[in-house]
Amino acid sequence: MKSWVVGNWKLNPASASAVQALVDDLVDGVDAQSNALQSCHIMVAPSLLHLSQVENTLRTKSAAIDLACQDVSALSAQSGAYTGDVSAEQLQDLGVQWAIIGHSERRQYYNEDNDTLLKKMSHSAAQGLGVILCIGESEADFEAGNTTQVLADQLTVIADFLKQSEAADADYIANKLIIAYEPVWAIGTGKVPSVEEVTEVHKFIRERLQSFDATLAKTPVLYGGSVKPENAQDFAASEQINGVLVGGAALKADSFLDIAKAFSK
Ligand SMILES: O=C[C@H](O)COP(=O)(O)O
Repeated sequence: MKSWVVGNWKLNPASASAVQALVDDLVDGVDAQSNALQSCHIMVAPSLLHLSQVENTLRTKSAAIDLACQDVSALSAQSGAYTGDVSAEQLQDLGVQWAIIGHSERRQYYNEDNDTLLKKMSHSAAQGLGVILCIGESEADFEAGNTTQVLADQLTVIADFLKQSEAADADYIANKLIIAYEPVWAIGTGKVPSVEEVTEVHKFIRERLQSFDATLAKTPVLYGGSVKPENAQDFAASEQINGVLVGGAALKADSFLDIAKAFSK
């Protein structure tokens, strides 16, 4: 299975010129190091405002980088009177291939719950967008030993999605779902769990997924939270870690591609 290295740019960079510099450096780096990156899917998730600019560069300069959005409307899969929202259909029409949903920052700041995420997932699937579902426990839950209970609750979105037979065909289930485990206390902090801890959590996630549908045993499970070039190799060594979701280190092409190379060996 090829690894997945996904860059979540979050609310960065601030200017179109900085976005262009970053995506140009990424395209040039991927092209120059294509042999060293053959075993890795590389994906970037710019700010909504910059998706079109990045899509244009990726389409005209490099087919080797997939494009994701950081959010998608829960209110409609297509169009409607929803000021400020962006639909899965609009994103798919633009050339976006994946949608990150359930990121802890959106759960925290926008109160995204399982009902909301089920709608986002259903709308994405209806338009053929792959879904990267983010799950992860808070520091308080980690300290209290509640990690697996929290993750089990967050994963029920997948079970509910599968029950909606019209949205979950076998091909979609097998090829368009990714889970990203991101312990909230490791995001942006420089703190990381041990590879052994992440490996055990990923085993639990995979067992839960398989209990929903046997096909999901192969669903890629990524790790996210302070991944850097210095620690990427350690995470890449675990067979349970199928890639990473990278924030800060994705904002410089060389550090992001160093992480991708670590997952391409
Ligand atoms: O989506 C990315 C994760 O939130 C990790 O962010 P980070 O690499 O800055 O800790």
